[in-house]
Amino acid sequence: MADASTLQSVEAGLAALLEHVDPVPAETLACDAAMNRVLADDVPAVLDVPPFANSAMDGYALRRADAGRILPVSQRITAGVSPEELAADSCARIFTGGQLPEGADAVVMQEKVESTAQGIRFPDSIDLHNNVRPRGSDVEAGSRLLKAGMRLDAAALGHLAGQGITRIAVRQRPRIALLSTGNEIVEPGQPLRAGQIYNSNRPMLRELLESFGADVTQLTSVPDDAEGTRRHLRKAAEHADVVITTGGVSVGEEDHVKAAVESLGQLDVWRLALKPGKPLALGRLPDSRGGTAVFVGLPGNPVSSFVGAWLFLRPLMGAMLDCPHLRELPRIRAKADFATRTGPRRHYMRVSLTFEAGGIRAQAYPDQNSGVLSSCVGADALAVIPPDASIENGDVIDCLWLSAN
Ligand SMILES: Nc1nc2c(c(=O)[nH]1)N[C@H]1C(S)=C(S)[C@@H](COP(=O)(O)OP(=O)(O)OC[C@H]3O[C@@H](n4cnc5c(N)ncnc54)[C@H](O)[C@@H]3O)O[C@H]1N2
Ligand code: MOO
Repeated sequence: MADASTLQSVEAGLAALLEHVDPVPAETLACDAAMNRVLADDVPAVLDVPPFANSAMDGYALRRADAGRILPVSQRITAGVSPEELAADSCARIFTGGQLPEGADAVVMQEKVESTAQGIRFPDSIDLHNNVRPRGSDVEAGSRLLKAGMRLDAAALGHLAGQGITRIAVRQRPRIALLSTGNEIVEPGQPLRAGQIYNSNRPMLRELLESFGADVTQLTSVPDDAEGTRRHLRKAAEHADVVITTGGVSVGEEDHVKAAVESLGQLDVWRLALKPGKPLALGRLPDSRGGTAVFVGLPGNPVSSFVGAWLFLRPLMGAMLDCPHLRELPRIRAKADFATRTGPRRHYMRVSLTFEAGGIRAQAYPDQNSGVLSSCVGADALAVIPPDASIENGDVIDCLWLSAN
């Protein structure tokens, strides 16, 4: 039996997984279809934003040197029109977004002026560029608008539109084959016979993977037999960048995944010093064209699959998409609202976080066994509890923040 000293660390397992991974190629998409996609290249700004100096308020544009005077209104500037140069000894009625006329260098909001029979009376003191949004104050043409490796969010799509950009180069989504092993596993919608359970890993992992930027293109059920396991793995590697299995990686005679990977390709890592998820397996599977698919064998227990997905599949997608944000989970410190002792493996406890005036507190679901998926529902973080540790209520613990984005 493997004792903890012979198990590899999570860090070593992850390093081995990422060692042979290259970023996937880019594709060009309509911006409308690019939400959450990862930018393949830096995007340079082609325009100044705003493209012309304009007013931040509804009010009056003037020469600041005319502060304290009463000035007649010589023109009316609505948003979208090109104004004339501001005539001497006059002001211009201007609306928010209206282009500042040549000659004007300040805008006073309408609430701060007085309308008289002779014209508009301005306050005595007006700051230079008061309420003026200078050309290029948001974005300067030629600067970097967005950085390669960022995941496009709503604001970034707005920023692209502000440049008139309609198409953008993003990373293709890594193609994933998700294989569920286990004779006992049936799909929701099918009748459940004695000894069977529904497949909870499949929808959970599919959603997690898609949220990490992947495209889950194959969903396959694999029976517990050696030849069937090999056949399905071989087929999955033909069409996928990553082949993921659940179950069948432990030590029982019905666990065929590890042997199948060893015979078809290469098993780089098996068994890690983490709880849950010890029998996790990592390797590579060849395809018939001389390429290789990455292999990740997650343990069947749903909690082990959940934790394995966050610790290994998310950084894997980060490497394939060349996206630093996905490569590392943010860490947050919290006070434990529980007490626990760990054995020889590092424990990743599922916790929910509350943000209080006194600090952040972490509550753990009372049953942290690897078959108890209730412990993952609504979990905000994985509390990282070192091996052979004793945690008391109120101790500060390190957490990987799952709901940070
Ligand atoms: N003698 C030993 N037995 C076990 C060891 C060990 O070291 N020695 N390790 C245990 C640990 S830790 C884990 S984790 C599990 C992992 O085993 P497998 O990856 O081979 O998973 P299975 O045996 O196929 O399944 C485990 C458990 O999970 C249920 N399961 C599987 N797939 C799904 C699914 N898609 N949806 C819902 N539930 C699923 C399955 O029915 C089992 O109950 O091995 C321990 N045993
Ligand atoms: O390491 Mo296995 O995932 O619980 O209990």
